[in-house]
Amino acid sequence: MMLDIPAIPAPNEIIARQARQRQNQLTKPTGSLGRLEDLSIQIASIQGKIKPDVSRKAVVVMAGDHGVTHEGVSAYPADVTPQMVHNFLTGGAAINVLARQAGARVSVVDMGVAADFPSGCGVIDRKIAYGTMNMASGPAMTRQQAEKSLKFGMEIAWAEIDRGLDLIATGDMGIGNTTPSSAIAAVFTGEPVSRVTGRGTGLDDRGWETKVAIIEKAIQLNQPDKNDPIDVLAKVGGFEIGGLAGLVIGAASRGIPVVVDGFISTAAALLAFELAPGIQPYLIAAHRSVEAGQRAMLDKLGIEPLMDFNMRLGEGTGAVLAFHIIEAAVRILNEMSTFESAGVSDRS
Ligand SMILES: Cc1cc2ncn([C@H]3O[C@H](COP(=O)(O)O)[C@@H](O)[C@H]3O)c2cc1C
Ligand SMILES: O=C(O)c1cccnc1
Repeated sequence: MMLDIPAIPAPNEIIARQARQRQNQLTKPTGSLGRLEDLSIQIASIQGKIKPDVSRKAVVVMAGDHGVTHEGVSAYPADVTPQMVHNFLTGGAAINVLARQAGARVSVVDMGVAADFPSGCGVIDRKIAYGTMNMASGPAMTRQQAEKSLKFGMEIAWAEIDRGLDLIATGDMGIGNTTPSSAIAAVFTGEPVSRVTGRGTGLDDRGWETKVAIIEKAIQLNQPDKNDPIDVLAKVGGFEIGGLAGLVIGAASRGIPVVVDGFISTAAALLAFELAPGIQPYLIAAHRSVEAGQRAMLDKLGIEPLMDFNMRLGEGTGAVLAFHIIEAAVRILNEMSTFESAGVSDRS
């Protein structure tokens, strides 16, 4: 299989200028709404509309299991992955609560969970395998599986867009997935593993040391080639991470802004960027994760998170929370009066 990376259109610069002009005519001191103004301009230029619309929102939660959990890299057992998928489908997880509040639909994708789900349960079945292989003893997956995960991700994005969509958020579920995310961060940023590895779901000091050693071993053993992002995904990645990278590329290729959640989603966005740098203007970083390794990846992507909420859950929770801020930004641009229409004096 040869993976086709679609062309990514550039956002509309003329609309960006017009939206900035409009922001400057609204009844407030120039620039006083700060990043809310920048966000509205970003959305306007992506949508090519001076009055953008973000009413149709979705979060795609991609799930996968990880062979590396056998090395003791997570505080929780791998069984939690399928159990949480069930929880997503019955509406009881944090992401369901936040998505209901934000008026966003939740799509749950099995990219490679090590359990079967009953047919008709609502999960979107794109299972590549029953979890990845253990990256501490060989590649996490084959190159073909890596390409498949990216392709599935793009197709999921396009299917979501066909259902009607203005804004998409990335979500992940997979016990152990902060381990491949840290490996991806180390490979692409060149930072030492210890600098980009955190405690995930809550490892103690000894657990953290094990995790760092396992990631170092996996990189040493597999020698991922940072100039070949598919090689990096195959050797030290995960099925849901590849799926989310594909989702980012698929959304950007059809002009849909992508709200990037926390650590795992940022690793997926970086992978997408390495494959298709044109996706960068489509990214909105939702929040600064507690996982320290996210910072180096955000720097590489050139994006700054909207919130710093001390969150470290994943599932798309931070991204869906950021929907409220994005909607606020768009409403300001669309609904505020201008100095002229409201009869307010502009600066002299
Ligand atoms: C109950 C529960 C719900 C979760 N929802 C997201 N995660 C998050 O934690 C996991 C990553 O952390 P680590 O690499 O340390 O395993 C992923 O599943 C991520 O989505 C959860 C974790 C747990 C335990
Ligand atoms: O930031 C995240 O997405 C995250 C951090 C720790 C564990 N799970 C998810």
